[in-house]
Amino acid sequence: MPKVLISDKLSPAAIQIFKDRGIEVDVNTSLSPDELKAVIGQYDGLAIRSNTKVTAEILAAATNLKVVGRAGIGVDNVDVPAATARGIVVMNTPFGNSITTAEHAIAMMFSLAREIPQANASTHAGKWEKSKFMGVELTGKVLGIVGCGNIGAIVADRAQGLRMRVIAYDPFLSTERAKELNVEKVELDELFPRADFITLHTPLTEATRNIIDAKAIAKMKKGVRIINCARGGLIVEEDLKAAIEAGQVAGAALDVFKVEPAKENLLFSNDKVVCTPHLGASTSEAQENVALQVAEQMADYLLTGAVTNALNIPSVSAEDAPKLRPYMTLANQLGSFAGQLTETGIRDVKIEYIGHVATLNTKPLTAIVLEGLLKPMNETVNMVNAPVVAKDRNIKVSTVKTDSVGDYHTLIRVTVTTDQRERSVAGTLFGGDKPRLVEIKGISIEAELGPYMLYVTNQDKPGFIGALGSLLGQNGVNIATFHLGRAAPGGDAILLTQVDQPMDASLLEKVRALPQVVQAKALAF
Ligand SMILES: NC(=O)c1ccc[n+]([C@@H]2O[C@H](COP(=O)([O-])OP(=O)(O)OC[C@H]3O[C@@H](n4cnc5c(N)ncnc54)[C@H](O)[C@@H]3O)[C@@H](O)[C@H]2O)c1
Ligand SMILES: O=C(O)[C@H](O)COP(=O)(O)O
Repeated sequence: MPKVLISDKLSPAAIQIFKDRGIEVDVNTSLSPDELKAVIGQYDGLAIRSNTKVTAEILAAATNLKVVGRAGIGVDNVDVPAATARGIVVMNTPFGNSITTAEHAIAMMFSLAREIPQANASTHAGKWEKSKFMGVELTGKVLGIVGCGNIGAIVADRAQGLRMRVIAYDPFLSTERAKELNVEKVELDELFPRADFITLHTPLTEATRNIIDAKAIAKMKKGVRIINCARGGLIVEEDLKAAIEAGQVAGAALDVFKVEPAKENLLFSNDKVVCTPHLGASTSEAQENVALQVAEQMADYLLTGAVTNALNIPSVSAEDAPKLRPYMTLANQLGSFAGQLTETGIRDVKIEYIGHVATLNTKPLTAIVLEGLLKPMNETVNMVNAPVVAKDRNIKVSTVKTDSVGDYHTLIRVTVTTDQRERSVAGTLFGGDKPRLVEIKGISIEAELGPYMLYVTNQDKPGFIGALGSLLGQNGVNIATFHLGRAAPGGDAILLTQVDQPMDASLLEKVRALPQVVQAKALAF
């Protein structure tokens, strides 16, 4: 039974889902990094929010971990490349808290415009400072959105409802999408001087880190108000403080900080700054959504292999998973067959998807071909890290999809080019779900792969089959299935036989010593 650790505060809905799906679940939201490192080895899954830092060091200790599930959006607290290298899937819930976060950004904008938090504190203190708090209207003002993805788009919609004019900077926003959202797509240098309010909604990446610094602020309209409900690292806090003190920025509303939890910050106690403790996603609706989603996604992956919203592996929907399952077995067998026969450096892998399989989502199949291919060289490879391992080894991977069918209505062919030769192997599904090898090095054959296989290439000459059968029999090895193929009578031939016991090295040597044998190899599947 898989075991999951929940290490951040999640709605209890998640615990129930794991239990209902037969997954053992522990909850511990107060682990220090060292404590997490000490226990993580026991778990197949780790469910988190933004508090748990899933570092390379933690992942190195996570010897059984298969999936990290982020109940939320930002995964900057997870070392995704390190997880990928270890074959661990990282998934998030990209939509579950977007409305809630967009609403928080709008609430922050109102707070800034009317100084509501400051007026609230003053009124509670019995001061009745009616003349101190003079706000600004939002109607007719220009809102500049930096990062117009899921949350930015919702903010744009709500702001238009408030009769604001919305401009957006997002290098990945298409002109069509901008039109659909009714926002004006602009460059950052145009957004800065035009916007009365600027709201940030990008992920924290190397391109967005410190996007709001002294230089950027200098280009802004005097009296601009800045809202950040994305990530603290987007703003250089020292520069913002200086700009507020100089009057260039009229106010800032911050839900996120460079260092969190932010118990101290240079912007605290400045009366032009409104702060919340990373509450963007904190509504009961959003927390229910993300907890349910992450638990379902993690359970699906751990129990069925279905992948949804993963950041480091192609998604396989629950609907597609059963259709792909027999092809996954076939793809893995083809990759593994080629990998076990490969003794020198691989330069190039070509995967052809022909007929029915070409109509499916083949990305996971490519990943699993590579897993099978690379496994003999690297025990820790799996379908998550296989593409990275291939890239690290300078292996060129290409895929070709062809709708038109030949002898088989569906076929996958894997061609591996090494420093010395090119070798291809192809397979199909019989009866829709039974993997069969149907071609090796261009020679037709029809073979089912079992746990122990003997693969022989030989010259097609009389006496070979009898000699091999006798040899295996004399050594107590029972033949389960026997498959032959040849290029032409008397030419190159291949034999693939399933045996009931593993072939030991000395018996393999005896097979190699038979007069017609060119190559003999024991394979395991
Ligand atoms: N405060 C919170 O509690 C809270 C809650 C949810 C999300 N977030 C943060 O909000 C961020 C945005 O969430 P989302 O769901 O809208 O993500 P998203 O991926 O849907 O949108 C992000 C947008 O940023 C754009 N972008 C990327 N690089 C950019 C750049 N250099 N300049 C401008 N735009 C760029 C992308 O093209 C994309 O459209 C998340 O990454 C997360 O860090 C915070
Ligand atoms: O990226 C997110 O989803 C938000 O930052 C929310 O984070 P939280 O789940 O830790 O509140």
